[in-house]
Amino acid sequence: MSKLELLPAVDVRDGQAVRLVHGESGSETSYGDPLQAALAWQRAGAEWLHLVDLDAAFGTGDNRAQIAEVARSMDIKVELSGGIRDDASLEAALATGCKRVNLGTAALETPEWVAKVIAEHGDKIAVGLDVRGTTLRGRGWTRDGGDLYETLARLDSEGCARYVVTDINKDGTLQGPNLELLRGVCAATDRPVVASGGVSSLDDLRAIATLVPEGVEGAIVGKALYAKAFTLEEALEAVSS
Ligand SMILES: O=C(O)c1ccccc1N[C@@H]1O[C@H](COP(=O)(O)O)[C@@H](O)[C@H]1O
Repeated sequence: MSKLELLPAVDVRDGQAVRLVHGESGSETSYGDPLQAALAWQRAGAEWLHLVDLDAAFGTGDNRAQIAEVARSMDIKVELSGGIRDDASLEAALATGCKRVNLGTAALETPEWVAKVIAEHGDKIAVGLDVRGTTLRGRGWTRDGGDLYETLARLDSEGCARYVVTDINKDGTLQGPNLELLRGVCAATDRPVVASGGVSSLDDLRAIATLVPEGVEGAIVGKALYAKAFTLEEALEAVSS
């Protein structure tokens, strides 16, 4: 059985590494310089960095130059999210040398474009399925964007390689992951799933790791690391077997 991949998160708002609660604008706790945060996760042994431009996701500007600098400074694999919604933003994201990008709003609002870029870029494209219940949310998680399972079926049929599944109700809350949601998505697709939202403890990571045989490939860890609930070294050790 392969091990669960861990993706420590660096979410950037107004030039700072932050964590939000339920993805709500204004709920930020700041954790300083994004590059230093990313380098710290790399030094601690991360194989992946989950890097998000929150301003681009919310439509309150962007941190594109800074995000590109962080991505280019990493020796590890980087996935980029936030505001990647057209050819220009996709080209800029891929030009950073990132391993893949996550599309959110675009998958809900411009499905033809998303089908086109999936066909062009294959597994460099993942789709972020950000859900409340089973309703997808876009535009900084402020607007409903359709049914999770209908959208998943469409994206599967278009060849989407991977999904990043976030339970918005859990995100940034340290209340534990939504294992039922992850099981449901894994049952509905044969594509790998990256879990996001709610991780609070090493036991949460071990619980997500039990879903590897069902299709969960990785877990994004944010607040728990910044709040020092455990270290990244401990987390990597917890999911190493
Ligand atoms: O990660 C967050 O906390 C977050 C909060 C609010 C909105 C988006 C968030 N992150 C990720 O950004 C992309 C969506 O961006 P877009 O819709 O494509 O512009 C998605 O991966 C979210 O998980």
